[in-house]
Amino acid sequence: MSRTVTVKNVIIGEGTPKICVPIMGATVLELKQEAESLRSLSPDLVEWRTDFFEQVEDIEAVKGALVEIHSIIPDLPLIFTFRSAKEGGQKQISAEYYISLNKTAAGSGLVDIIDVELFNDEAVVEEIIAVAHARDVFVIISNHDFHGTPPKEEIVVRLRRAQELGGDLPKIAVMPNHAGDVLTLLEATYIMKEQYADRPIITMSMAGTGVISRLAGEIFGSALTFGAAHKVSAPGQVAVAEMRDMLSLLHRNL
Ligand SMILES: O=C1C[C@@](O)(C(=O)O)C[C@@H](O)[C@@H]1O
Repeated sequence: MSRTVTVKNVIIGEGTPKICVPIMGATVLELKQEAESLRSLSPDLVEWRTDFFEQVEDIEAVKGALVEIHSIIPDLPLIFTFRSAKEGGQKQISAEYYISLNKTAAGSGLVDIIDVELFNDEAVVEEIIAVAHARDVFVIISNHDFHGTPPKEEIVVRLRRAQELGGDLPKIAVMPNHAGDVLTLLEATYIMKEQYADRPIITMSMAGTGVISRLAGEIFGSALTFGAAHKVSAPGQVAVAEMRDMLSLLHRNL
């Protein structure tokens, strides 16, 4: 595994954390408008949160929307994400459809990274990773806890499991119930950086209390951060321009 992941000239895992902006349109028209409007923000990457798309259960409509999005932002690396309801997303779909959705995205030639949730059957995760890697598509293996923050040992176990499964970018997002939980997330991130840094990881503590974790990735070891254009896809996301300023302030002083 490489310590960096390079997508369309964006080097994740080197220098300041890269800024990813989610698009969450319910229709193709909304998605096109969002894609148009984020071009002026110049994010490093864009994430399509397909669970917000009202036709997500129609594979042809998903393919059509991908073509439209790609035609507006062909130069920006695109992450394809279906976030399940159990991990804070909008919908729940069958395992079979989850596999075919992700395989279709990976095979489309229009996405650079797909997000696969760790807490699926291992066979499901492995099948999707194999298809993605065969098509030179990178894989985020993600986990979300919208209610609390597990102990640091458990956070490390989940990120290591994502590494073992062959994820290119292990990711975890947790909810703090107090500032100590933010320290737990940062400490787990730092343990990964010090002891298991064979590839970039992505971590965040959500909501207002956790904002610091979205900014301090370069110090503690998180390579990518999610910023908001107009709407947030998770609590605690900061506007892209402010985020960029903060990331460069921290970078300049390192
Ligand atoms: O997994 C993540 C991280 C996230 O939940 C956040 O907290 O910024 C936002 C989601 O859109 C993305 O898929």
